[in-house]
Amino acid sequence: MLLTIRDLSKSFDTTDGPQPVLRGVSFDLDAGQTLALTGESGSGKSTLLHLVAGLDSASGGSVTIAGTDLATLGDAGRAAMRRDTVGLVFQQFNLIPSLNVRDNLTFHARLAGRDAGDVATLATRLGLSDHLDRYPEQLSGGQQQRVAIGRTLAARPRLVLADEPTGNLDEATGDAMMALMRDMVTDAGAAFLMVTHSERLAAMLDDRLHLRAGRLA
Ligand SMILES: Nc1ncnc2c1ncn2[C@@H]1O[C@H](COP(=O)(O)OP(=O)(O)OP(=O)(O)O)[C@@H](O)[C@H]1O
Repeated sequence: MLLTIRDLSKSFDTTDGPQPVLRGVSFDLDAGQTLALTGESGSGKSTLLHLVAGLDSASGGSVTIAGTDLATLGDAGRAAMRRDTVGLVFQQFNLIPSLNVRDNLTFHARLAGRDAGDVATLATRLGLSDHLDRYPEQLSGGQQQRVAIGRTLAARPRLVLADEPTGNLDEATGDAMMALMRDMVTDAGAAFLMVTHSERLAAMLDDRLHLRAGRLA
């Protein structure tokens, strides 16, 4: 199993005391599988994705990726997991402002010691082939989002985590980018976990889980 989540819980300390946000979530995701995570605003979706990415630590339970329990890793180990195994497409694009689109697309692959593959073909599929020499500040929000999707795919991670990855795109472009992500991830035998509010996008993936007030419904 590529990703195993067991009895995962998370509380945040607030002035009213600890507020539970995730309350015992368990599920598995295998290589080649695509899974949408839906739920109302505030149900804990982004919190769950952050725990899986090792960007925050759980209050209880476990996240195991490719056989490694994240709780056994320090900061450096979790960073290495994100560099080598897990790819993120989050709402903050985190593109590198000093690099053009071509170099942003290849940066993560190089960092992970992998060949970024055919960047020209990837750029065409992303609709960015005319923009390879531009810098992030010269792109629209939707174009930046496509670069963020592309640089994650170019690094070919075993697990792709995405939080509303097409939120800045119109419906047709969003659907095309979703199909691209799904197909590239599954062709590579990787797994895809995506948070979305969209029923339409959720329906494009194999399976679907729904969070309600921190529990799987
Ligand atoms: N750092 C934090 N400190 C305190 N509370 C937090 C923190 N991060 C998230 N929360 C709370 O946890 C709950 C779940 O937040 P989360 O962002 O996971 O929800 P979500 O399902 O992703 O929502 P949305 O669809 O609106 O993005 C919310 O009530 C939020 O206020």
